[in-house]
Amino acid sequence: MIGKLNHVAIVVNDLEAATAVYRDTLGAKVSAPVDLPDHGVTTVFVELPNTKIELLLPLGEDSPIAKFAANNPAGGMHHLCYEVEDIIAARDHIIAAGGRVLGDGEPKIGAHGKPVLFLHPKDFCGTLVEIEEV
Ligand SMILES: CC[C@H](C(=O)O)C(=O)SCCNC(=O)CCNC(=O)[C@H](O)C(C)(C)COP(=O)(O)OP(=O)(O)OC[C@H]1O[C@@H](n2cnc3c(N)ncnc32)[C@H](O)[C@@H]1OP(=O)(O)O
Ligand SMILES: [Co+2]
Repeated sequence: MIGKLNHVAIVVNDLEAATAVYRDTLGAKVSAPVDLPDHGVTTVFVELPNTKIELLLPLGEDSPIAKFAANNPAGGMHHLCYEVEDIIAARDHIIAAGGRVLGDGEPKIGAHGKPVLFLHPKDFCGTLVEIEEV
């Protein structure tokens, strides 16, 4: 059911500094920052030949990553995003298999303009998983 690894997300507390690390120290192509107020984040994408790195900064009072950022002053790996062909079928399969979907279970539009859902880290090897319909 899950396909390609779409991105690996890293939460940071200084987006400019993190962007400079990937652009200047690691020589990667980086995007401009994009605010996603509906998701409580500002994102920068690092384009790699086989996947992307999503740098995330908390945005707004109710950011879902605020606590994670506060607990990880130097930054930290936050989630993995896998691609799926049919997010509703994937969601229903995951729920039937006992996995918990976060929020109200309805897909939201993510950073790439595609529907996404998040799965509870405790059900997926301690890893926050995002699925994105491509
Ligand atoms: C969609 C736009 C963009 C895209 O790619 O398109 C994005 O990816 S936006 C990304 C930001 N949005 C989200 O992450 C939405 C889903 N996340 C959440 O709802 C929260 O982050 C949540 C519920 C996973 C954790 O929230 P919070 O840290 O405030 O809650 P708790 O402290 O109660 O955590 C509960 C429990 O989970 C552990 N935890 C928290 N975050 C992670 C994580 N990233 N990976 C693994 N485990 C995590 C936390 O330590 C707690 O465990 P416990 O043993 O109870 O201490
Ligand atoms: Co993501």
